[in-house]
Amino acid sequence: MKDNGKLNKKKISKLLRQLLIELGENPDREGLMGTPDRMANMYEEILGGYTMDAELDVTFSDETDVIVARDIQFYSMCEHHMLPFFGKVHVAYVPAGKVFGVSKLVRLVEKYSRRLQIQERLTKEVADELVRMGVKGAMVIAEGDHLCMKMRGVRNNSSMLTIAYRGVMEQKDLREHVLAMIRAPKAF
Ligand SMILES: Nc1nc2c(ncn2[C@@H]2O[C@H](COP(=O)(O)OP(=O)(O)OP(=O)(O)O)[C@@H](O)[C@H]2O)c(=O)[nH]1
Ligand SMILES: [Zn+2]
Repeated sequence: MKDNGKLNKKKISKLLRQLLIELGENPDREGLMGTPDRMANMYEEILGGYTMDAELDVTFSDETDVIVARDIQFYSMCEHHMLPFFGKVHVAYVPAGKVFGVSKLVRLVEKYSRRLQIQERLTKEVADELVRMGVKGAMVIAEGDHLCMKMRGVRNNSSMLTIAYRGVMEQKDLREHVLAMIRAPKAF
């Protein structure tokens, strides 16, 4: 990555072409001809979280007790194998007099998932950013399927659950309240 956070796609494409050769492929055959360029574009998209503008800047005045954005889908890349892990995140917070635009919570999850990650850090980073924005408490729960564990290695179908809670969410009854909200059936 360059200093300005932009990927050098020409260089990445060249390296991917070399990788195809090392893997015993012919990068000039029809199906692979555009693959290095396509992959460079893909990396720009799926690792775009580092440069994402995901400021929690749209706020509204409100006295709500606790807010939960549930079932936010995410796609991330495991930093050990550079294979995808993906699933759902629930983001809950106790506002300090102001609430965030709900789409900004989705952007926040994208900011920390669209990079080389581990699930525990993704979960913590989302919670910590909410704390930096002045909330009274935050709880983030993620469930992810890791392809590095499914299609290679142990080849097991287990999923991974991670949780981070901060501030007033340390209170057990509040956490249980949020978990009940997450488990509640959809209204419609
Ligand atoms: N805690 C945690 N571990 C992860 C995550 N993504 C991948 N891993 C694990 O990272 C570990 C890397 O272990 P290594 O022993 O260095 O790699 P490896 O030889 O390919 O390991 P195996 O996957 O067991 O074949 C593996 O156990 C992965 O399952 C994640 O988000 N969180
Ligand atoms: Zn992995």
